[in-house]
Amino acid sequence: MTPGVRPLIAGNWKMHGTLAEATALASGVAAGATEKAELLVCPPFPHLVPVAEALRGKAVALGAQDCHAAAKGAHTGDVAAAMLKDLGAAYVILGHSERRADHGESDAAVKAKAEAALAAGLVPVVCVGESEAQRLSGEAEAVVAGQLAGSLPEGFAAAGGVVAYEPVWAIGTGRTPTEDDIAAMHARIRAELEKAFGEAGKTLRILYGGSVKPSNAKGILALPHVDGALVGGASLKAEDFLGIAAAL
Ligand SMILES: O=C(COP(=O)(O)O)[C@@H](O)CO
Repeated sequence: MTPGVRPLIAGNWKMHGTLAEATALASGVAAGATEKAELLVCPPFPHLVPVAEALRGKAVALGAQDCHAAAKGAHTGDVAAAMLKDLGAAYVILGHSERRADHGESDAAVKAKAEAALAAGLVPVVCVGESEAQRLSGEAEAVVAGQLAGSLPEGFAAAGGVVAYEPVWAIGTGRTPTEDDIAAMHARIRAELEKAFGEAGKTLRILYGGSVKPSNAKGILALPHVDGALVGGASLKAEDFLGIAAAL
């Protein structure tokens, strides 16, 4: 944890759940909200408005899982950052490895989306992380440093932008890096943020993501420069998600 920084526990619901399940999950998370951490849920697009209504007046922030780089226009199937802001979202996840893989998103594309998010008043949560082959060949830190250099726009720090380190091979697999490896990568990310943004880079939140669950959260969240978690599977049950926040 970075001293003086309020941790963020974020749930990425990915492409899961019915509308009824989404609103029930949001209400369950809100019922257990804690002062210890900021809680954030990121439902699929169709569930954003009803979840925003379920969270009205509650201490849980709302985020989306993507936005388009353009402010508006002829982009069938896409969603503009300002539309997300308008419905009550505060954050948007960008550059998740699943989007990088499924939609061919490059660092430059992620940067353009982050610029659009900032222009609309959303806080970008920019995801970075190495593949298993890159980890095994000793390139992990260089890969992540390159992704940060290519993906983070000017203004990111001033807006309180968030970086999520998510090793691709740890997502949905039940495997995690060792705590030493997580700590080393987060220290490297902190150094890159300070290089890019100076003093402001010292307190930007860096989340860890990849198979976080209540049973491993305590050790991970206690590591230096781990300022919260981006949670996938375990965010789909309010009890598990809140159990991760309770590990702080
Ligand atoms: O992908 C993520 C991790 O998913 P897990 O199911 O927790 O491994 C991260 O973005 C949170 O969705």
